[in-house]
Amino acid sequence: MAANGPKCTAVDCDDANKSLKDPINVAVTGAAGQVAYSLLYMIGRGEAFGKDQSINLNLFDVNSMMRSLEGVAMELEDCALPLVNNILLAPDVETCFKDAAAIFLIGSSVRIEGMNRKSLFQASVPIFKEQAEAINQVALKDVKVLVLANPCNTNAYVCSHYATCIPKENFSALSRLDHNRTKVQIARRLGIPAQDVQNVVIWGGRSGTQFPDIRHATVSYNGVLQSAVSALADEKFLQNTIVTSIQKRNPAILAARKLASAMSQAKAACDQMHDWWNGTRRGEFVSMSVLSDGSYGIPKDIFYSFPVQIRNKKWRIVKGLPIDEFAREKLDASARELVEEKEEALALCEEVDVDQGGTLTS
Ligand SMILES: NC(=O)c1ccc[n+]([C@@H]2O[C@H](COP(=O)([O-])OP(=O)(O)OC[C@H]3O[C@@H](n4cnc5c(N)ncnc54)[C@H](O)[C@@H]3O)[C@@H](O)[C@H]2O)c1
Repeated sequence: MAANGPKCTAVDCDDANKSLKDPINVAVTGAAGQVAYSLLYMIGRGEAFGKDQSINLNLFDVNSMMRSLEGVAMELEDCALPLVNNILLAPDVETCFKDAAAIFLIGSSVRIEGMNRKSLFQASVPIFKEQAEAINQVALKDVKVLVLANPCNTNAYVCSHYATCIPKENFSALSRLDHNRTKVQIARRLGIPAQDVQNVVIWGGRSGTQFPDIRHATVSYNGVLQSAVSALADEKFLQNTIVTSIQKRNPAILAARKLASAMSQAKAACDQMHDWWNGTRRGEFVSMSVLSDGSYGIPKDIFYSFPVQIRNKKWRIVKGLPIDEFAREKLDASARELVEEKEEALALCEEVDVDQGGTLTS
């Protein structure tokens, strides 16, 4: 049956006559994996780079996953996403990172049961060395690199160590999942939407020592903007419940789903890149693992999650938040762990450099 009146497709109606910006190259490794499966769709919907930013998706995974990656690309095509200009299945990381404006590093050796942290590093250092050297050679010099693959803080350190032509500020590791989880815990407790909770802080690394801190958070509650601490009025929740519930969230999801969290991780990656790309809202700060400049007494030169504000694609650590004794202990414990991890990774970098007959890149 022929319809009367002007033709209007869904795209015309939603984004009335918006003209698209020239495409940028966005690279994703581990692109046949679980997290990428959700993330690629979100990027294609404009949730990281904006609803008017056209995108070339450059996807990489190991050879044995190429067939599966073809399937992911077919599905992406079938989504008919207006922002996706091109999908490239890259045969190597150099092709994947060519002229990339943004890179999500998701793929790495996966921790197998019984594998200790040292063997995980032994597997991941050469991978991140190779990827960093490729980024160095072929990505745009102002590329933004977000590392998801665990241990993400130290993997980000290794990448920034080897990508000597790219400013270290252009690397970050993901701490937004725990940030989002903390917001949701507060929101559920108060019966308000998550967007009414702001300025929680995740301090440290992605491990048991990480500290979700709600002392600086604000909530819109009963029509009033107030501190989350006074709205919650529950010291036990503040000191213990929230910390342990965030720490137990991954095992809880794994036990229920028989698979690790993936959709929420992808959404968090999108949120972190979105704010890096577009800036944070006035008065708001978000958690992001970035290179420490010594703020809050945290040793310099480790990737550590801090509160940041972002303008013009540059983050700045929010200074001067009061740190009480309880928080101090937590901040320092996570810093000690990350310093130790970095030293282990650096020792492995030296071994890898010697094995490969190169010299240290310092
Ligand atoms: N901490 C968390 O909450 C959390 C949750 C989910 C995932 N993660 C981390 O995110 C990463 C990916 O998770 P996932 O669920 O998508 O895992 P996955 O196993 O589903 O996917 C990982 C993908 O990476 C690929 N890969 C392996 N080695 C690679 C290499 N050298 N280069 C490029 N790709 C490579 C694999 O082939 C696979 O397709 C893991 O490091 C995981 O630890 C963390």
